[in-house]
Amino acid sequence: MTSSPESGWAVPADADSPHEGGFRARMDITTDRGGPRYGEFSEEIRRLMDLARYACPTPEITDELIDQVRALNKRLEDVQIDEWRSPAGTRIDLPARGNITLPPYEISEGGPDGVVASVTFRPFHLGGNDAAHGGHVAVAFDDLGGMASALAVQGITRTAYLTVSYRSLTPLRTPLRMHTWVENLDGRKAFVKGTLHDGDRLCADLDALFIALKPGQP
Ligand SMILES: CCCCCCCCCCCCCC(=O)SCCNC(=O)CCNC(=O)[C@H](O)C(C)(C)COP(=O)(O)OP(=O)(O)OC[C@H]1O[C@@H](n2cnc3c(N)ncnc32)[C@H](O)[C@@H]1OP(=O)(O)O
Repeated sequence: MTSSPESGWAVPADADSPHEGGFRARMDITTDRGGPRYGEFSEEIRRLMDLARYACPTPEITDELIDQVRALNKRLEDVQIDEWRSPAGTRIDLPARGNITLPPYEISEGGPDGVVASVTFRPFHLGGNDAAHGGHVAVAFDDLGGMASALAVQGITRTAYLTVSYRSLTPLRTPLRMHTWVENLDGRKAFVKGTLHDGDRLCADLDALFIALKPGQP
C-alpha cells in the first residue's frame, strides 16, 4: 500500500498501478475494496457533511470537533492510495461508484439508450432556499453524461463543453430521475442530452459534448 505524503494530499500512481494517459491499462473495478462496510462509511461521511453544513457549534464545541476531526483525518492519512486503486470511484456496487464527492445516484438502466439514474441531492448540496446548488446539478450531469458517452464509444471520454439549463428548482432530499443519452455520435464526438425530473416536473436539462480519448491521451 502506498504511504501517505506528509501533507495528506493525493497520492501519485506507482508501477503497481499502471495506466496510459486517461486510459487504465487494468480496469480495477471492484466490489470489495474498503470491505463490506465501505458503503456505510461513505454514508457516514455524507451525514457528517450534512450535519456540518447546518451546524452552529459553540466555540467550546468547535474546539472539541477540531480535535475529533483531526484524529479521524490522521487515521485516514495512514491508508491513502492512488486514485486508480481507491474504493471511491471504483466500487460499482455502491451509489455513485462509492465516490463521496458526487451526488449519490443509483443506476437503473445503462445501455445504448443512455443511462437512467435516481439522484438524491443531500442537505450539504444546498444552494439556497432549500434547493440544490446549480454546480452540484452540473456535477451529476457531467458524471452521468460521461457514462452515457463512455457506453456509446466503449471507452473513456472527456467533457469538451457542458451546458445546463435550470428550468425549475431542484429539491434536496428527494429521489430525482436523471436521464442522459447520446443524441449524435460523430467519430470521437458524442453529443449528449440529459434531463433531470422531480416527478413530472423538469428541473434541468443538459446539452454537452464528450470526446473519446485517444490511447495515451491524458
Ligand atoms: C469504474 C468504471 C467507471 C466507468 C464509467 C466512467 C464514467 C465516468 C464519467 C466521468 C465523466 C467526467 C468527465 C469530466 O469531468 S472530464 C473533465 C473536464 N474536461 C476536461 O478537463 C477536458 C479538457 N479538454 C481537453 O482535454 C481537450 O480539449 C479535449 C479532450 C476535450 C479535446 O481535445 P482533443 O485534442 O482530444 O480533440 P480536438 O481538439 O482535436 O477536438 C476533437 C473534435 O472535437 C471538437 N471540439 C473539441 N472541443 C470542443 C468544444 N469545446 N466545442 C465544440 N467542439 C469541440 C473539435 O473541433 C474537433 O472536431 P472535428 O474537427 O474533429 O470535427
